[in-house]
Amino acid sequence: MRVLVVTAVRAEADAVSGGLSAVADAASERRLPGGYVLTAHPGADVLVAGVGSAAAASGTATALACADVASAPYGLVVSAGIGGGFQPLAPVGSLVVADAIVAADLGAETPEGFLPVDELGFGRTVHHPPAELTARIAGLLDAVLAPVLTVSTVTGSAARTAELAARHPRAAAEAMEGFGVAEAAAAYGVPVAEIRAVSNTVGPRDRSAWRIGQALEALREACRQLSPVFEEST
Ligand SMILES: O=C(O)c1cccc(C(=O)CC[C@H]2O[C@@H](n3cnc4c(=O)[nH]cnc43)[C@H](O)[C@@H]2O)c1
Repeated sequence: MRVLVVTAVRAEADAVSGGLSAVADAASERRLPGGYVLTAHPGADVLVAGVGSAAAASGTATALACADVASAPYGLVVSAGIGGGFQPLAPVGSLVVADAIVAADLGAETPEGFLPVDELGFGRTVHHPPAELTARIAGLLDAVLAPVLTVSTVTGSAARTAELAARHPRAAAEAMEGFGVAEAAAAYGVPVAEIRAVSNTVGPRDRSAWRIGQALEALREACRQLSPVFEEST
């Protein structure tokens, strides 16, 4: 079955497509309902869904619904893009494969601290990708295998960094879409994975230190290495 790779923006989708096309260049682009752009490669389709968890969930669900209607369901959904790396676990330019996809700010603030929605008695805040697959992908890419946090606001202070690290001591990266992609995949009963190429460190905001080009190149190279794995599951 095919793989659906969900990105936030066109630059990420182009990096993913560039990696997949390095071994097979027969790509074709079409628009889904809602205007989402989907590019087909052998073994994998690449979607641009927008920035943030809500956009990611909406775009992913649209692609999964279209695939179901066409009786061509996906076997795996991958949230892929750039992200912030927690130091020293994930330096700029490195890759992180999620062993847990965590909604880090979905909950309630209380005088005693943050309470995730599952502790409030509803919803969930963690999705677990298939362990064997993620270990294999991380090994292949020489990536850090660790939780990736989904946040609504890019972390930009030492205090927020410390708070997130205290709540999620194993987290290696944060981004803004993984949990939304995972929620949509779960609704359709499809396994999910998340891969982040680190463009910046999580910490006090320093826009001049972002290395988006370097991260996109790492993402492209990761997808080149993964394309046989994606094609395997076709
Ligand atoms: O602060 C800025 O000036 C700025 C400049 C360019 C892009 C941004 C973003 O917020 C991009 C968000 C986009 O990229 C992912 N991303 C990358 N690094 C992080 C991060 O440290 N924390 C959260 N998300 C990050 C995210 O998944 C979005 O798709 C800001």
